[in-house]
Amino acid sequence: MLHRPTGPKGRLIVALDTPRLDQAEALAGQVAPSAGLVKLGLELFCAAGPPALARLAAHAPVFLDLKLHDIPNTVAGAVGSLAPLGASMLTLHAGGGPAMITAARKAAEAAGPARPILLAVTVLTSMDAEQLGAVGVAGGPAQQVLRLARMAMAAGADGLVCSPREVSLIRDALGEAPMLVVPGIRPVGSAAGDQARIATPEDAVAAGADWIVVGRPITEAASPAAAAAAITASLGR
Ligand SMILES: O=c1ccn([C@@H]2O[C@H](COP(=O)(O)O)[C@@H](O)[C@H]2O)c(=O)[nH]1
Repeated sequence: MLHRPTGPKGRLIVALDTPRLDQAEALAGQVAPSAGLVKLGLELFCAAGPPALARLAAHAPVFLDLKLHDIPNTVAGAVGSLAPLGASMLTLHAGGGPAMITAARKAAEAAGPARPILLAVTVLTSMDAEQLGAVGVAGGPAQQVLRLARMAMAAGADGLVCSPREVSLIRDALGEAPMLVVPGIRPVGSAAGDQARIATPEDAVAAGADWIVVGRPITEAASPAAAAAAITASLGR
């Protein structure tokens, strides 16, 4: 089981969002010297399936970001199927509720000590107050993130996915216990694209992020290797 970032590759997770496994492997090879993990998400997993995990794991530990969200029995079954694949981290939506998260934790523990860390996704970083309001959540992202963060940790999550805007709020409320994995990262000058709640790598880590997740600012750069190296260097290790 992977814990806090300690190695020379720092706190960077590179999101390999492509449907092509050959491209993802090439990118993984380029960024691996500067990345603690690579992220295998829905796009690639839907296209290439479980074999993608072993292929990427040859380059770096893998964060399997499938954001599971279903009834407890179904999520527990999915975690049971995924846990032996060897991912270091696995996501599920906090919005699935405490029973779903507890069932996922039990299923992960049944896989033994090498189980993946379970991260609960609070409010997607693409959502602003207006988007949240449209799904019936009033009060804005910060309030909802904190509500879900407390619930998810009490239900058995090992950590949380949140935007950089909520990191210090969660640290103030829950301390150092939750591993915080933070997408919505944009180096100065990068396009936000569909991300709504963003900050720079430096600001996210200064606020208390354990890991930052960066996709397009690296994968669409002229040199992904150089872009990843620059981010890791900017964080001081
Ligand atoms: O709230 C969330 C949860 C997950 N993600 C994932 O992170 C990366 C971000 O990619 P960028 O290209 O840097 O925007 C992507 O794979 C998402 O699925 C997130 O952005 N927000």
